[in-house]
Amino acid sequence: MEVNTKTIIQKSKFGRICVFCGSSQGKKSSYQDAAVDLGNELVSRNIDLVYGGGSIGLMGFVSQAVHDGGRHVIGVIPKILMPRELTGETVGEVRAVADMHQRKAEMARHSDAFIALPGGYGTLEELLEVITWAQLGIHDKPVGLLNVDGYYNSLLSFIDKAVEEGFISPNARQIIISAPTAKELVKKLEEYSPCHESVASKLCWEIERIGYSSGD
Ligand SMILES: C/C(=C\CNc1ncnc2c1ncn2[C@@H]1O[C@H](COP(=O)(O)O)[C@@H](O)[C@H]1O)CO
Repeated sequence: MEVNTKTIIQKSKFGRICVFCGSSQGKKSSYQDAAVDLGNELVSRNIDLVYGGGSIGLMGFVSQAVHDGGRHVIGVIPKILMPRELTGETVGEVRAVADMHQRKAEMARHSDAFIALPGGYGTLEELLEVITWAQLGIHDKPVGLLNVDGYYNSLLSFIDKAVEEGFISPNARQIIISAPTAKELVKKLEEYSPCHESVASKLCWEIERIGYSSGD
């Protein structure tokens, strides 16, 4: 897990990117390599990391690479997952939250973009939620899929099928940006501008959220 110290630091419009990824490391070393590459790419662009906390699986590879590269790492962990035997040691800052729902909201609030590396149910759930939030207009932050060795080809085909069958609009299909390498993906995310029509403006959602929590 080495950061390339010769990397030229490039300017980015993102201060922090949230990475969703497997709590397992996958069977191929290319998944772990991709997690380290993504960490190094964030470092090379001066971008901090927000993630699910802990050191298990790909989460450990990406967070360690960003931390080793001298960027800030924020791990957002539900209290119930805090024991080290569940998530492993966390590098950087740990923010404890009440539950999984609050974790996703906190991860989203603190980030300027989202990237999913290969992962399982948890990763898919987090990815689909931020895509849905983008579709509804809750945020307008770019969402990227790091399609390592074609891992997400079948998900992308399924989404294309949903467009063909009339369940996802062609514009909303554009929310997901995918690329096979971290470098290409972050470049595409930098260039992204939303083209889907949202159900309600970000401002309306913000007002609704404030109204909701003040009534708690
Ligand atoms: C269920 C397992 C381990 C639980 N430990 C976790 N620790 C931290 N974060 C987790 C954990 N499990 C899920 N997450 C979140 O979901 C994503 C990973 O889930 P996946 O199912 O492995 O894809 C990750 O982004 C975290 O935010 C035993 O595997």
